[in-house]
Amino acid sequence: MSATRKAVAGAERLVVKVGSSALTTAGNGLDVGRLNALVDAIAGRIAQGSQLVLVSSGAIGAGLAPLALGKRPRDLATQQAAASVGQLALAHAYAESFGRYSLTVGQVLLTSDDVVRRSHYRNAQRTFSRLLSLGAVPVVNENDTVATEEIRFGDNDRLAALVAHLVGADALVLLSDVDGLYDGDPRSGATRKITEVTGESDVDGIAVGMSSSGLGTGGMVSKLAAARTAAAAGIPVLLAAATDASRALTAADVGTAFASADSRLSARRFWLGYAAGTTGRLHLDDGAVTAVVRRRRSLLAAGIVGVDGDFQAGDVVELVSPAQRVVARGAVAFDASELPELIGRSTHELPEEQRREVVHADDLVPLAAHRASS
Ligand SMILES: Nc1ncnc2c1ncn2[C@@H]1O[C@H](COP(=O)(O)OP(=O)(O)O)[C@@H](O)[C@H]1O
Ligand SMILES: N[C@@H](CCC(=O)OP(=O)(O)O)C(=O)O
Repeated sequence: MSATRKAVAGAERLVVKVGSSALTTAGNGLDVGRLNALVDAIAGRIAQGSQLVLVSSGAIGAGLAPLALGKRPRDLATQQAAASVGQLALAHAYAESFGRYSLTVGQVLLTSDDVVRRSHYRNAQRTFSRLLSLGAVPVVNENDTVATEEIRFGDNDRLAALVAHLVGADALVLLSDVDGLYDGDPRSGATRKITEVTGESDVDGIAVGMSSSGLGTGGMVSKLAAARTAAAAGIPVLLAAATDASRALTAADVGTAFASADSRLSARRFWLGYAAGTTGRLHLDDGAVTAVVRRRRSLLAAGIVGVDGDFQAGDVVELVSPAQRVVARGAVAFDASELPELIGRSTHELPEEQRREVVHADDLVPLAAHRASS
């Protein structure tokens, strides 16, 4: 068995995330039978002595039937109305289900600010820590009813990875309607399951697509991104089918295991690279990409070919390659309005008060192959 699977099987503190597609069905909303089976597996692991945080999607799916909505709405206001009704049903179902094992649940609804802003982060951390020390099972979801289009996570995979870092988890288990990562979208015919991912070369070039059920949101794209985020935080990830929850949480011998990075990023670098919200983009030429990614140098004005966004000095921005890949993120040292005059110019050509790195190497985190989102 791989070291990653051993780490998942032996984790003392775990975050388990379950997706909408594994808990809800298109016509009938919340499937309490599936929810009970998941809770059976989680309660078994808790009985073995592990502490567990559950990140559960499904609020929107669970709210459809009570509101007589046929399928998942596209507009945010109706999604929020469905989530408002469905979250209550979901929380109630978990309270009842964990109650069968005399386990108490605590509902934690988070906005992106709570996990992304460093000042709010400590507060959420204290809540989780106290819930766990009191023996309760935190059940987490995004606070869908107040999240706006701009700030919402949308899918819960990224939220789960950030929560895993926040609670200091030893492993993250992502449970879905698919039994692992395939080398192509499983709907597109002959594809092979990848059982171990030890580095970028294992996932290079594979086709990852969106949700097939129409119930989930991020598809495999957001699961891969979440696995990369957890890896950077030093947390191994197991992706498995929710129907295999019991084996995923005991022997960890199912699904796809993602190894974590050998060296864990410091809290500040993790925040810069993976957690902080970004407010702009710097477009780099090839030479600058090599300098910042391979040689770990600071980004200078000379290597920037374009600027997007309205950011202030100190904000976190994405660094984008000519092939439109987000290759790094970092805290920028200039306001967006100052940069157009400076880009493409050598440092010695710049006015003295602006002769500095645009993103200093200490404030810059290279990323594994992320494609620009737009
Ligand atoms: N390469 C791939 N490997 C596995 N699943 C994939 C891949 N590409 C796309 N998918 C789709 O992603 C879906 C899971 O994502 P999603 O429906 O958002 O799940 P959840 O609701 O659990 O978050 C799978 O059912 C599958 O159709
Ligand atoms: N917060 C939303 C999650 C949306 C969603 O579909 O997430 P996921 O199934 O994890 O892709 C809900 O509870 O419906």
